[in-house]
Amino acid sequence: MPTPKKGVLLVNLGTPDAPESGPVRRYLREFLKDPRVVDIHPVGAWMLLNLVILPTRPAKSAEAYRKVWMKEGSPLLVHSRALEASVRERLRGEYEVELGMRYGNPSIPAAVKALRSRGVKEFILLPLYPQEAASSTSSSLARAYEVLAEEWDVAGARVVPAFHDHPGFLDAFAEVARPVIAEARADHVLFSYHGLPERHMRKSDPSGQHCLASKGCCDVLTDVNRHCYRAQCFATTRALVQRLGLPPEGYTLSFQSRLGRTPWIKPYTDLVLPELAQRGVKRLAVMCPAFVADCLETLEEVGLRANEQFRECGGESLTLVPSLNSHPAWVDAVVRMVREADGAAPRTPPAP
Ligand SMILES: C=CC1=C(C)c2cc3[nH]c(cc4nc(cc5[nH]c(cc1n2)c(C)c5CCC(=O)O)C(CCC(=O)O)=C4C)c(C)c3C=C
Ligand SMILES: [Fe+2]
Ligand SMILES: [Fe+2]
Repeated sequence: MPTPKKGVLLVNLGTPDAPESGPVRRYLREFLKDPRVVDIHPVGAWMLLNLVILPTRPAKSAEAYRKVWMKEGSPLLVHSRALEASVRERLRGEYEVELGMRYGNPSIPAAVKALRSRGVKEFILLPLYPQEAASSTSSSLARAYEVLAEEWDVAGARVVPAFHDHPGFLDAFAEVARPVIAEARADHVLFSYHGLPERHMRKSDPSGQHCLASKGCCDVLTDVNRHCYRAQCFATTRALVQRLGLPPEGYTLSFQSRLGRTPWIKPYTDLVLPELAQRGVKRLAVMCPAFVADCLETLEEVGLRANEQFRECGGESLTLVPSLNSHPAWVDAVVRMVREADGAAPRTPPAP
């Protein structure tokens, strides 16, 4: 009997099929009905989605998507496909590789079906989120487990852990950023991460005593808060600052992409930008290390909207540092993380 094959499932968040209201509505409906994303009472969630968000947001978001759409499709999908192709090439003969999106296409069920049809019986799941959150990592893993468990021949699954401190991820981001920051002659670097509702942070701290309990609770990563999204963002920033040789006054961390009126984790990117301009920062470089592929949130929210806001406040320029996309150093890191999770390579120690 042939040995069962191993398969790598790369999972990212997902994106609409087209930058038009209909496809964006379908995507937002699937995304925002996920109880790990909108975690309020089901009746309230239904009303919020159907009476507040879906009547207006699809058209507005579609307009934003159109500004960054590529001729091959949505940037998130185009870059994720390019990563998939490069990783597949590198792992040929060792692992089968497929991309599955948590929402939209290519779906996780389609990716699992494709892998199973090629004889895969053991899965390595790689959620493409450096820092872990229930709304991204857990939601993607839960969907993958659910799909894997549908068949009667139960498949094995290993998970590549969150890689916020993985030297391969950090080295790759620093390698991408260095020439961009130099060329922009940036006098300050902003590390802007996707935000989360504060409520999610508190819920993901079972002790109830750590997350957001004190001002500096995310400043160090310890055994108590090692799964805290905000603390992991701080840790990624420290490691990148060290690699880029930035002085303490040469960088700031903030959180973007908030939705709704409840408090999200702070500081907010759109409030930090005017403060930086007021402090005399002229040429700002922005890195978004919560995203491994350029998408609406990097290209439109930062590359276009934050750019305009910063210049209106007196800044000279805002340069978005591209994401990792399918950069060769990132492909190397993904290959390494897969082999480490599978026990086929020694585990790389986390960044100091
Ligand atoms: C980095 C990981 C992400 C987390 C955590 C996350 C949480 C989260 N997001 C929303 C609401 C929206 N996010 C949207 C887009 C979007 N979000 C991520 C990543 C994370 N989200 C990505 C990669 C993207 C880009 C998708 C693309 O097509 O390019 C959107 C859709 C766009 C829009 O209408 O603004 C929404 C809505 C919430 C509420 C949340 C946690 C509670
Ligand atoms: Fe999001
Ligand atoms: Fe925390």
